[in-house]
Amino acid sequence: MAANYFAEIILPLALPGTFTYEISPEDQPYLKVGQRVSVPFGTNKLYTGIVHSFHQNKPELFKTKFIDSVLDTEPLITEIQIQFWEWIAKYYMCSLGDVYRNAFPTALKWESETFVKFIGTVAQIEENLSESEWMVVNALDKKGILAVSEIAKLVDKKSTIKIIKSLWEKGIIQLDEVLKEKYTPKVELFIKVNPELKSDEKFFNSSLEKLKNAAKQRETLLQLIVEESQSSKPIKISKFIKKFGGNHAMFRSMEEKGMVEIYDLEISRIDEIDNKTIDSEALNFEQNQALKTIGNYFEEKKTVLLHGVTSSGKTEVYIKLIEQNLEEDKTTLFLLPEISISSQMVQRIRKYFGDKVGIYHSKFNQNERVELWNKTLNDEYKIIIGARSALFLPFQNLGLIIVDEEQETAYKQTDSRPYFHARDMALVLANFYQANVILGSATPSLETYQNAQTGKYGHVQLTKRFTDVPLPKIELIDLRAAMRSKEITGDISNLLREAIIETIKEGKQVLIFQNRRGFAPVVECTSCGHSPFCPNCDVPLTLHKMSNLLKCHYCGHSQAKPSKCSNCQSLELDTKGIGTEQIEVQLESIFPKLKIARMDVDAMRRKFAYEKTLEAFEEREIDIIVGTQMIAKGLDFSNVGLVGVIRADSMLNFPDFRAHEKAFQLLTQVAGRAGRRNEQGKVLIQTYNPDHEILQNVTRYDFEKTAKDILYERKSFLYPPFLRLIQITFRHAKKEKVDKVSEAFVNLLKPNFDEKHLLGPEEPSISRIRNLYIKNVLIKIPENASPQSVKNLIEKGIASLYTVQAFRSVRIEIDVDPQ
Ligand SMILES: Nc1ncnc2c1ncn2[C@@H]1O[C@H](COP(=O)(O)OP(=O)(O)OP(=O)(O)O)[C@@H](O)[C@H]1O
Ligand SMILES: [Zn+2]
Repeated sequence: MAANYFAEIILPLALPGTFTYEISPEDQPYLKVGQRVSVPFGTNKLYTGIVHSFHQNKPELFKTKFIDSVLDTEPLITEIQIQFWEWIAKYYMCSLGDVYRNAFPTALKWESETFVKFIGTVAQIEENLSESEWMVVNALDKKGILAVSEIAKLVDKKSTIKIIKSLWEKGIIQLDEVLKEKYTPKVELFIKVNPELKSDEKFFNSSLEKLKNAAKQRETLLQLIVEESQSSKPIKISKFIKKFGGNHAMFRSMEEKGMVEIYDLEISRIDEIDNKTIDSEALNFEQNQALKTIGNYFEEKKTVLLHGVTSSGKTEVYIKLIEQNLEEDKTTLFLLPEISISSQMVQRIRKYFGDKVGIYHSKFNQNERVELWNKTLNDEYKIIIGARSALFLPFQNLGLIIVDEEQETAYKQTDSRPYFHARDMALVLANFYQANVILGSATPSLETYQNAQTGKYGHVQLTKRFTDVPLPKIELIDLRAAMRSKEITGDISNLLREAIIETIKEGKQVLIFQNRRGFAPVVECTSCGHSPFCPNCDVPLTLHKMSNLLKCHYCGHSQAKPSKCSNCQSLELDTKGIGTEQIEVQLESIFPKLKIARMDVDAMRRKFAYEKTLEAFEEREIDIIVGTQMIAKGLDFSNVGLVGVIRADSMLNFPDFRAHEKAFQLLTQVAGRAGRRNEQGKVLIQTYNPDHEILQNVTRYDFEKTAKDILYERKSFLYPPFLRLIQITFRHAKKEKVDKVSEAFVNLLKPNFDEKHLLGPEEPSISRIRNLYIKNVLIKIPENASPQSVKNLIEKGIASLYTVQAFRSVRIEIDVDPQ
């Protein structure tokens, strides 16, 4: 008798391991690792799972169920991906299902809780639908939206997911999600002569004949033909009119006669259309040296830090590396911290590589994600640009990963498991493919810098700006002195104000940085000192003046601004601290004639506000942008003469061991937006602590000294990069419970650690968020201990806590390498 066959299946669950299912004899010949299957789970759930492996060991403790159906003929996941997922699950101490849930497009993994909706009308559907497909369509037509679990009641439960998949592939149903609209960049009208007119002499002659009495049109037609023969560029109507006269009505009339065609084109795509793509720039001497050194490093080490000052032309070096990788017919993954604020970078890459580039964008809907997934699987894109989630695409022949701005904290996922760091995982992924990695930054993270110092990574530097302009001159403005001598209006010192006036006079633009949004972070009663706090979180509410609301930036709670103190009824309410909104208001009153825009998450929430603001700034329709760190990152504008920082102090005093490192990085980044092309730019940083070490280092661009000082402290106080951290967070609505469970956890671990390596339980600076009290325990993995053994101890500890029934309601999250 032939043995039974079993498959281990990955399911989107927070439970450890894979799940065993039996394979029916009919399915056996077709089933492959990486294919999707639909399976029943528990009493009535359905899931889409991924085949992980096969075996013949009949489980002894439970009765296995059969796989309901096989959903694909070919795998959608590569074997490397499965190994990569396992690696992540183990390293970040989460389940394989957590990784699967996060890594795989939703529209490919239907499950009981998924909602689908009907698009179109029954009458439109001419497709050959099976009887059960018809039943689903009819039900959806009546209800609009149904959960997969509801559909399972209408049809044969076993084939539910198969039916849904088939309807989805036919474009009849869609995942019910908030539809994401795509940005349409500015379009311009273009004109071309009907190609037939040019090739068909008869048509040509008859056209001229027709225009006998329309001299201007006749002249224009001939002029157009000449223009087209002289340039391959599309002809912009507005430009043509400027040069040769005429008007739109005339062109329309010629179009009606079939002589010309009028069409529109996105401005940003014009370069692509013109000979498709353009050649990359020739590198300057320093860039060339860097490129060569990188090439040499790649022979022996797989990872290189490209450490270049702002505007040194790192991107152009990346582009050469992509070209080289392309010559070997290999794929490049280009990672960016936040794709939604990287339109400038994406356009630059597109300009060179055109349709070889695929973009994985958070603004894309689920159908588009699936399309990108499939095209990656079929090796149709040679360059993929994306944020951290792009790491999970099914690459075929990955040769190079570029991690731009590798120091960015946005690379760390913090909102859902796995809490992975994309820069670190890029190295792991590259290892599976034997691919090279470039970590690029003007101010590398100390982890990366240390690895470059010790020779683990190659280290290549670019020390000069591409055009050889000196780096911007950075000066500190002492706010204490300005206050004393009253040389300040609101939060804008006279020095900063004069510099703005000067810059605008020179026809340049200004960026003003304030790392806090809203109007004021604290509203305070002047008689009793009371401040309104969030009812759900342990934080004061931020005043947003435009909307006249008090908002919590942690849970989203908002309420009307009170007119009197809720504690003492006094009418005298004051505000403390400043946000971008307030700076915008102040600037508007100082400079009523200037055009001022704000760039922060609030202002950018409006549809396409980000793209519109960038375009307007580029077109010089805006004089000053006030913004949060959104304006610090990667923007490449040619005309910024001045960058002002309103207050550097809060960044330096943040309760986090990385505060100084981050402050240095952010200030250097934001300073780097000034004077990028021709003339040296200027940067003014206002502060109450002009003597602060870090600020002094910033003015001198002294990365080495900053790194050396901070690394010395990190070593003495046992922090990364000298050892790794694991943070365990306990959350519960009852404070006593959090206290008790976190205390019990520490007691369980105590025998294995000294007090230098086991810290807490401690209240974080915000000790309650969304009505849950929080306590943290921090473990520093001792240098001589194996990280895995420490992880095992943590897991054992949590498991034994959870044997106590009363403790199970406490939410415990593990964050490996917290940021
Ligand atoms: N070899 C080159 N030829 C022509 N232009 C170049 C070259 N290298 C750089 N540039 C131009 O110089 C400017 C700055 O370069 P780039 O944006 O690549 O610098 P970066 O090092 O990535 O800067 P940042 O770290 O501040 O983002 C860009 O406008 C770029 O087009
Ligand atoms: Zn809140």
